[in-house]
Amino acid sequence: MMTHLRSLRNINTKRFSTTQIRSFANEPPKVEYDDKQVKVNWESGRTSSFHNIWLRDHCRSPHSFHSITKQRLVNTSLIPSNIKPINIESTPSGLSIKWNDGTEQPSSYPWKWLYQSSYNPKLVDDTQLRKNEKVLWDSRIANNPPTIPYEFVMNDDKGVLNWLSKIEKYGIGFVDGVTPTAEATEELTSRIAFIRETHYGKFWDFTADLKHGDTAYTDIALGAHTDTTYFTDPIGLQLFHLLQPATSGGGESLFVDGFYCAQQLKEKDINAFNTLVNTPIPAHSVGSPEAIMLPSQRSGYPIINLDNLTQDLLQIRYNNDDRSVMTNLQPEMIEEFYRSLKLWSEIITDSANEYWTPLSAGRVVLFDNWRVLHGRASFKGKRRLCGAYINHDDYASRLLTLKEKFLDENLRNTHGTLF
Ligand SMILES: C[N+](C)(C)CCCC[C@H](N)C(=O)O
Ligand SMILES: O=C(O)CCC(=O)C(=O)O
Repeated sequence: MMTHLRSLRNINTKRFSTTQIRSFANEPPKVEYDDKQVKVNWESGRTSSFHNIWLRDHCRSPHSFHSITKQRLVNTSLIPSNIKPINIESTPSGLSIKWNDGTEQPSSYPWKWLYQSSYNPKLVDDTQLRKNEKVLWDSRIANNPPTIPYEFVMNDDKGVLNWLSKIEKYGIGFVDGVTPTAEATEELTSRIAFIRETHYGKFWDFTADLKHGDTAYTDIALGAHTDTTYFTDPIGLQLFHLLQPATSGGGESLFVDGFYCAQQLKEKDINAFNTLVNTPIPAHSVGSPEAIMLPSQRSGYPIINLDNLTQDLLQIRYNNDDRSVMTNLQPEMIEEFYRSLKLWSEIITDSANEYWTPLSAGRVVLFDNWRVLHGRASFKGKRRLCGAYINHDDYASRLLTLKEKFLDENLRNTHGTLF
């Protein structure tokens, strides 16, 4: 079994146990209210306080919330600032409030929803909506790379769930036994989500012919990088199928776990880590006359990007070749930036962190371009690679919907009512 190095942290969120829901039906919580807020005294002895205006704004009744589209119908800006209950009732199914704002019907709040929505205090960690436990890896992943059979993915949505769960956990997943054609590869890609078309086209099938003004379309070596650092929203998943290995040798593929490398940098040199978290990097793709790709924030985005709320690793954006002229570094930061960049480069090019593998016809790789860096060795002769990009949100949505479909409520790690 592959050596599991370490999880970022055990981020299996505290799941809401359904047993607590049933007990509400038997003995609804006691509630109190005043001109400003409602207080719910849960059976566990904990209490939650909700501002009246927050409750009116989040009313779940049909007059204020569309039960199918999950969209708000109430016009928040018209809720009077002195909104307060005229009457409040703690019923077996939930909390019912009649407001002083002239709304005919009361507002209703199912107990499970109210508990999961508690913000004062927070009772459920809903920040991990799209995340499950992540397992960091290094070169030892070669002992047992996450792999799944082609037929399972093609013929069963559980196979797609299994594949995307590997992407969520490891950031990378292989499919073996794939029919070695571009058509079959494109069909496999569509099992995940629709393809993200870019200035390189939709489903790409390329050789070293400089068809596009990018060194990917040459035979030179490419160091570990993530793609599309020049996009405001870098592509999410990247799929490769090497239909024709280089006829005169070389062209092996490289993968590196950028999250593990970022963690190593943080442990090794917190100042360098913080520099790469706080320094925006400009990038461009301007090698073809038909495209001038620049990020909307021209100063660019940092190499290491963290979740604003949890400070968890969210996205690695690193491509040394595509980095533009840096005119926005404070002069006193220049040397610190290059020092930090060098440390980062030493870690991602440490052979202990590199997973080199010779892709081949029939073996498809899918990886999270927001986490896993990729590269390739130089090669000689003819080499043909096909593949595609998928938006990160479309991948995450496909995974969430498959979890909803197949996983027990307590295993989904989603908080489906928090829309
Ligand atoms: C994958 N495909 C060959 C279509 C495009 C490769 C783009 C490479 C570019 N330097 C970047 O890092 O985004
Ligand atoms: O040719 C390859 O194996 C990968 C090329 C590459 O790095 C890219 O397309 O971003």
